Amino acid sequence: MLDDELLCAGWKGVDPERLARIVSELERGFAALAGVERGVSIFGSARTPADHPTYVLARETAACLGRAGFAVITGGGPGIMEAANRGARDTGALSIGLNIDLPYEQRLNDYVDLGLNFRYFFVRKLLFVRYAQAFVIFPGGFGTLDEMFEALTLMQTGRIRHFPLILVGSGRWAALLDWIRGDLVTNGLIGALDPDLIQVTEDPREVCSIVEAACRRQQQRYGGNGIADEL
Ligand SMILES: C/C(=C\CNc1ncnc2c1ncn2[C@@H]1O[C@H](COP(=O)(O)O)[C@@H](O)[C@H]1O)CO
Repeated sequence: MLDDELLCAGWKGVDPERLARIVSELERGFAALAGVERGVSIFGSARTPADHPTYVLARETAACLGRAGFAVITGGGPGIMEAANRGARDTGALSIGLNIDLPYEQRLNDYVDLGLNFRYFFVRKLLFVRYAQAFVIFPGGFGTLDEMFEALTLMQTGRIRHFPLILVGSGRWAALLDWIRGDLVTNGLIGALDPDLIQVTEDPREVCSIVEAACRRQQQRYGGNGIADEL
């Protein structure tokens, strides 16, 4: 037996229930989202209140994507997630919430039409990528930054191709972008062209046209959404 077969057999032996839960979450997610052909995952702070200008901008952006025929996929929680689901609902687009079970009370926001709950962050994160053509990101904290850098890593390593990653709210991202260009590029920690994976705008219509152009490229080159088989 090879080392990895031994390791795998041993692991299944000690943790079969966890493995079954993970597989079951994946199956449920794939089954529920199988019909989503055009989607955009929108990330952003769980703490942005409904009267904040960024909430309004997220709602408008999701509405614009909804009118262009995209399903909107979020974490299904409050703040920017709610704004994006609300914008999708405004236009009759499919509004999807992939919620995470947290130790404190956590429910889907009122604007989700197709909602799923997950125990595992990584299963949910796979679905954010698998059923999307693009990522649109509003200012946020650790959760948002985690989702953004995971997407960038997949782009940088070629696991997803021609996926736009659009940061909305240029003023709020300036310091991070300066650090990426100034420190990471200057010290050779990322390639000189890697910052070009990120686009920035304030304009919901520009978000839409970037996403639509990228979808056309994905379709022409890969006949789908540009996700490599390895993902
Ligand atoms: C902290 C609060 C609610 C937490 N509820 C969440 N529900 C669903 N998804 C969440 C939640 N918190 C974080 N996420 C995911 O991370 C991103 C936002 O994280 P951030 O740290 O606020 O930037 C978001 O895109 C979700 O996918 C307040 O009541």
